[in-house]
Amino acid sequence: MSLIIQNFQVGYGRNVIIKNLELPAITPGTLVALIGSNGVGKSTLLKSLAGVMKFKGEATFEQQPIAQMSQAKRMQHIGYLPQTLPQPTSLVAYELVYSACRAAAGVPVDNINEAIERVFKRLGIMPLALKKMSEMSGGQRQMVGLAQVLVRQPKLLLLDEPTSALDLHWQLNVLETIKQQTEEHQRIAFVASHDLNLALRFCDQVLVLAKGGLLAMGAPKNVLTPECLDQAFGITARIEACSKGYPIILADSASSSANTD
Ligand SMILES: Nc1ncnc2c1ncn2[C@@H]1O[C@H](COP(=O)(O)OP(=O)(O)OP(=O)(O)O)[C@@H](O)[C@H]1O
Repeated sequence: MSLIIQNFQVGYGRNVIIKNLELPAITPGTLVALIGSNGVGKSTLLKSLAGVMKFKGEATFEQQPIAQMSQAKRMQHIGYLPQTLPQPTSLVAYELVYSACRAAAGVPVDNINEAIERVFKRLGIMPLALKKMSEMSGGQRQMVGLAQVLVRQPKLLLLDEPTSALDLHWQLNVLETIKQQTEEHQRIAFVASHDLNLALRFCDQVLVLAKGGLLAMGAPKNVLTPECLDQAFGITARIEACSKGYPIILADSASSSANTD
């Protein structure tokens, strides 16, 4: 059930974004925070693992190369939430999530209503079920997008900034849901985020990308050092433990070594 990434390379034409990425095997039940500065390739990595973008090297999930999976198999096993919010169409939330179930064929037709109700209740968005997407706020559409992914119960979750449009209540709600689903159902989840403290509080592993590829990967307390944060983001920062024991990053200032072009 592990995810194996070895000798992995991806880019756009001649512009190689991630070179020779070698990760330790990622085992079921692991929530990975994917962090790094703007443009380092977080979305590119998630798109490649979702099978929507070609890559070189090995990316194998449950002993099957992702690049060789049929679209049906990918839809069944891999849940990808892109960075862009669902479109504000005239469909209501229920219809959108229903069509996601039908497209993936992972949920038997007789169980679709039950599956949709379960995910809407878990995410706390029952009041949105019959609301048109065009009449929702950005945050509400983001929650429906997440419901579209979670309803299929994929074993590998690839979530690109799933809380970017959400207020604090919904941010916590989403991370708690992802954490619970990852642990209870032994899934693997990647969550790309710029909210380092939110990601760190819930993640088991943190994968830090820098220009060209991997900067570090491991348990948050091992990986997130002031040096690593300076290299990754060009910031002077402290990592302190809060009264509940979570690591908290306090960014004091922008340093001169930003990892940008
Ligand atoms: N469709 C594309 N064609 C060509 N280059 C692209 C394309 N999409 C992204 N890029 C480039 O690939 C690099 C990585 O982009 P990506 O969106 O993966 O970064 P990111 O880490 O997700 O950034 P952000 O935090 O800003 O969302 C950037 O330099 C970007 O300019």
